[in-house]
Order: sequence, then structure tokens, then C-alpha cells
Amino acid sequence: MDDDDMNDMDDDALVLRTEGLTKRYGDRLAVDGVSMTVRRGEVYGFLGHNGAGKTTTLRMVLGLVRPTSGHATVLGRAVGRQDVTARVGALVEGPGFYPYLSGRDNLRSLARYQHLPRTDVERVLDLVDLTRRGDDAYKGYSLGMKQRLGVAAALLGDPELIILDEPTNGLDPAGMADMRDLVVSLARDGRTVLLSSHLLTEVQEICDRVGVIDHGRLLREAAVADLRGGITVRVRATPQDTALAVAARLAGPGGVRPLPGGALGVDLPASAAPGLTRALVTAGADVHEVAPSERTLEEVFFEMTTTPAPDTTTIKEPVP
Ligand SMILES: Nc1ncnc2c1ncn2[C@@H]1O[C@H](COP(=O)(O)OP(=O)(O)OP(=O)(O)O)[C@@H](O)[C@H]1O
Repeated sequence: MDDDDMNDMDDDALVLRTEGLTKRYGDRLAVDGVSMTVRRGEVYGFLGHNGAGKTTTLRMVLGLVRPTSGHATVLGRAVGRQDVTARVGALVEGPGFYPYLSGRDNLRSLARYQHLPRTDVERVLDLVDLTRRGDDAYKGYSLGMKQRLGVAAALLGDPELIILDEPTNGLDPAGMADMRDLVVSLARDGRTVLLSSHLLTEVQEICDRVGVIDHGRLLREAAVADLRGGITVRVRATPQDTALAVAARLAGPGGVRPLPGGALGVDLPASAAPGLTRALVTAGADVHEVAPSERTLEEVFFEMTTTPAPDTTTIKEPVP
């Protein structure tokens, strides 16, 4: 399905929809007009550099932070309502557990608070593969086990939407792999997972769709395959104005950028290169080069986003 079709999607198929979600801290715009949609049953990867605005967005979606403007609808209802909160599980801050209690007892105290039966604790321990270590004190857990216990806590009450903020942060490769398997198994059982990450391979492996956020703005929302599946065509044609106009018509203004040597990089669906050549010729341009190449998610991501500017404070004026 094309991105634009999503606006027409039945709201039942959407677990989350935000419109113009914005958060300002003083003069810092942490989140700037984010409109995103998460569909039922998918693993959605919220991708962005550190400080891009992922956590703030998730906190607004959970009703933990009040938006400056815009709004979010979760499971068809406004954020913050008790009946919605009970259907959403989240691991956003580092999990807060009693260090000297066992994993099982920590979950039991959370379950009691939520009026859930003890059987639910056993269910979630099993889901995160901690049943055997459930009676060990939390403080003795590895980082990966602590993180999995955090996911278990988020799964209490069997929520429909699970929100995980950087769930593999700080984990070793084995812990990361366990967490990825866990996320995939949650989705396989029909749950919807929204996770944030700055790890491209992770997102590429386990997510169905991605939202890319940079400096608080959602740059793109698309299926991982669609983001990667396109090609970049290197085009050299004259007059350059004509080439630019044709390329922008086919790829949209955001899909064209200048490359060294007077060439253009044009982002297109994989089958569109011949159409570009035809359109250039039809427009009267002389075509010198049309060279398509496939892109990785990593390339796409770094093309779309801007890394923080290098620190220039160490550059000194030359001494006369
Ligand atoms: N309570 C706050 N007060 C002031 N500024 C904040 C606050 N919370 C976040 N910010 C700022 O908002 C911007 C976005 O932060 P946010 O934590 O949402 O980004 P992020 O993408 O989750 O990054 P990270 O992965 O590093 O947490 C950052 O510049 C951050 O410094």
C-alpha cells in the first residue's frame, strides 16, 4: 500500500495516529508537527539520531508529557484516558524495579497494583523467557535480563500496543539478538509494537514500517522495503534546469539532490529509470549519464537526516 493511501485507512486498522504533535521546551523545538500512523499488528520502527525527538514523541503518545500543540489518538481514543492506558504497555524510561526483590516478586507487586491475577505474571515471565530465573534477585540480573523484565512488565494485562524506547540500548550482541527475537515473537502473536531505535540493522531486520525523525520532524513514513527498495539514479543531462524540473516532477522535490560534477541524485522506484530517461528526452534535454544504484536503509537514513554539526569552537583565528 502506498503511504498516501493511509489517510484513507479505516481507523480500526490504525492503533496509533498523531496529528501535528509538537513539543517545545523554551525555545527548543523537541518535536515539530509529527503526524504518524501505526497499523494494527505491525512492528513500527521509530528511527532517528540521538536527540531527534523520539523519546519525547513516545512520552506524548503515552500521555506522560503534554503536547504544546497537536494531538495523538491511541486505539481510537484520546491519549490519557484510563480505558486506553490499560491497553497500552510501555518501556520508556529505564525500568524501575526493587533491586532486592526477585523478578517474579517485582512483577507480582506491579500486577497487584493493576488488579491482575498472579497467572498473568507467569504468562509474561514465560513470554520473555525468564521463568527459570524468576526467583533470582533483580540486582543479579544481566542488563539483557533487566531489559526483558521491563518488557515483561509492559506486557502485564496483555496490552494491544507495546511501546519500547530503544529496547536494545546498552545490550551486548547476544542480549540484542534475544530482544529482537522477543519483539518478533510478540508481533507474531498479533500484538502491535512501536519501538524507537537509532540502530539501522535492527530496524531493517525486525520492522515492517519505519518513521524517520530528524530534528523533531518526521521526514518519511514508509515500509522498510519501500524505503530500501527504491534506487538512486545518478543523472547528468543538459540543460540542468530542464533535468532538475523533470527529475522533481517524477521524484518530488525531496527526491532530488545535487551530486558532484553537475549531476543529480534522483530517488525513484526500482522500475522507474527508463521512464526518467524517456521524460528527459521528451523535455528536450541531452542525456549524458543515467546510472541507477540500489540503496541500503543506512544510505537512505543518512541521506535523509543530518548528523549534528561538528564542533567548531576549537577552530581558532590565526595568530597574526
Ligand atoms: N525535559 C526537557 N527539557 C528540555 N529539553 C528537553 C527535554 N526533554 C528532551 N529535550 C530535548 O528535546 C530534544 C529531543 O529529545 P529526545 O529525548 O526526545 O530525543 P531522542 O530522539 O529520544 O534521543 P535519545 O535517543 O538521545 O533520547 C533534545 O534536544 C533534548 O535535549
